[in-house]
Amino acid sequence: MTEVRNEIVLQDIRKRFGETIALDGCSLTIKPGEVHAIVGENGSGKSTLAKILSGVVLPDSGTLSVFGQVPQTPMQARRLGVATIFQEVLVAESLPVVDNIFAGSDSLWRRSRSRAIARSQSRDILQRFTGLDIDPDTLVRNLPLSVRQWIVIARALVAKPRMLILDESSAALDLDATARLHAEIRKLRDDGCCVVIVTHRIAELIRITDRATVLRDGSVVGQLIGSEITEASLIGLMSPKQSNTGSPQERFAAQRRFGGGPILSASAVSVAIGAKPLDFVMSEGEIVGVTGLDGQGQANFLRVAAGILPPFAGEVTAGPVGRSVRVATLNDAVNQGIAYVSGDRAREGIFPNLSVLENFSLAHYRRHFGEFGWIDWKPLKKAFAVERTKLAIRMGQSSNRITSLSGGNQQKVLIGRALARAPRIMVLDDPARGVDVATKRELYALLKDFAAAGGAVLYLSSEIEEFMGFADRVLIFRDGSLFRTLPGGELSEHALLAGMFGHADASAISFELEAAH
Ligand SMILES: Nc1ncnc2c1ncn2[C@@H]1O[C@H](COP(=O)(O)OP(=O)(O)OP(=O)(O)O)[C@@H](O)[C@H]1O
Repeated sequence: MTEVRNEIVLQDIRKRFGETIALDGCSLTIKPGEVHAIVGENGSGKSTLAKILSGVVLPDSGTLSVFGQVPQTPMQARRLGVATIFQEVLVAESLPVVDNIFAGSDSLWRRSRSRAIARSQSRDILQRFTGLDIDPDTLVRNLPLSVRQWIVIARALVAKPRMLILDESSAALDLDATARLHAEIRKLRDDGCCVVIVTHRIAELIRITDRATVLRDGSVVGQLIGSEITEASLIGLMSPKQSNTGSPQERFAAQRRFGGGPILSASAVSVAIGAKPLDFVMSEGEIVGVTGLDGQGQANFLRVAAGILPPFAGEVTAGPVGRSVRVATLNDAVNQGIAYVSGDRAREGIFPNLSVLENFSLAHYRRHFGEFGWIDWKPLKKAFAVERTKLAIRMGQSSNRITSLSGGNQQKVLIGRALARAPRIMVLDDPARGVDVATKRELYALLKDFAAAGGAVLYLSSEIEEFMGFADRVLIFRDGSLFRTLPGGELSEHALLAGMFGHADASAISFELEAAH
């Protein structure tokens, strides 16, 4: 009995949404003092499980015990000590930092704490997490995604939870920040907290997890402990059909050839005030990776390359030598066949009130106006069917709202939307955020094919493992400027890290990546 009061036990939990079975007889025990990962392909039921544990969604059947009680509402779950950091970065944009961090604290607690204390605590906690001195009265809408993510994490941690659930919570964080998050998680675990992590970042998960439960089609198909948790064993359980294909590095190790003419150029471009101007030429057939610690100018560089943001200085041109055209606006970019995909889907991607098909079709409407200005849905539906199969998008009716899809599947719709425009240049800002590992591999393969057919890819990621065997070279940004370019043959975790931290000579320094377990 005492054990049950310390643990979380789910037995034969079932949950349906209309025709979709999200959880299909799921049984699981979560113990105190452990970091427990829930892994599975997009749409396998992980977020639904997290929502049931948080009292946000009620199961259709089965039994649930959270420290010996059954939460029926988010408030009840919070009172039991459950804090959840959901996949979407949920902040009130028009409120200041301090209100966002202390939102949801119960009224008794709120009264016992003065605003001055709350402000000073907000400042301290964000300083610890981000290394930045952030005024607690700053409106959240003025802060970048990574800081918003820390605000959500801070909100969960100030509640001193007995169970902390992180659903893709590191997806917006860079490598350095993720290590800081892991340090916080280890502290909680050592204090006896139950920590549940849902993530598709496998390399990261292996470093922090004590136990991993694998879901497939809403049921538990296996559990791994300690050193059993490896990429191969996780993938083997998640999607057995993928298991013998090796790691992305092995699978894509084969050298590719490229050598077409220039397709996208930047000349004397500055992407931030005071940044060193950079020159850059990307050729047909090339895949160029872009990375850096958070906020070093790399995301702006992508936006400039995609015509979304004008550069502070210099210009971007697309097309072959002698016939290149300036890319100064989004319209120029579209006309030059540049497609942009953002991993920040809530801000830059999806329209939550529209259906899956409408979200997919947005970029294509112009081409499919019928004789009387009606939209001709037939070719759009056909194009969607092609991308849906290619990207294995898991969903119900295409007329359902996009928000009824799991996070990873929403992201796939955005990638499909860009691919269906048959672009010549793909500019992708962390496109695989929240996408499962099997689909990530498919995405790399698709982009390789796209490049082999003469396209060019500019690919930003903070998950440096993604570049190995995939990118032909990687641009590393620091302090708003291009710091270093690493050729494909020199790519290693060590060299990338060294560049990200501002060391030109990787051999001169050593890095301790977090030790596993
Ligand atoms: N509110 C909802 N309405 C309709 N269907 C839903 C709803 N919530 C979840 N689903 C469906 O239930 C299934 C499981 O979704 P869930 O979000 O739990 O998956 P997941 O494993 O977390 O996926 P991801 O890795 O992409 O985040 C999916 O097919 C999803 O479309």
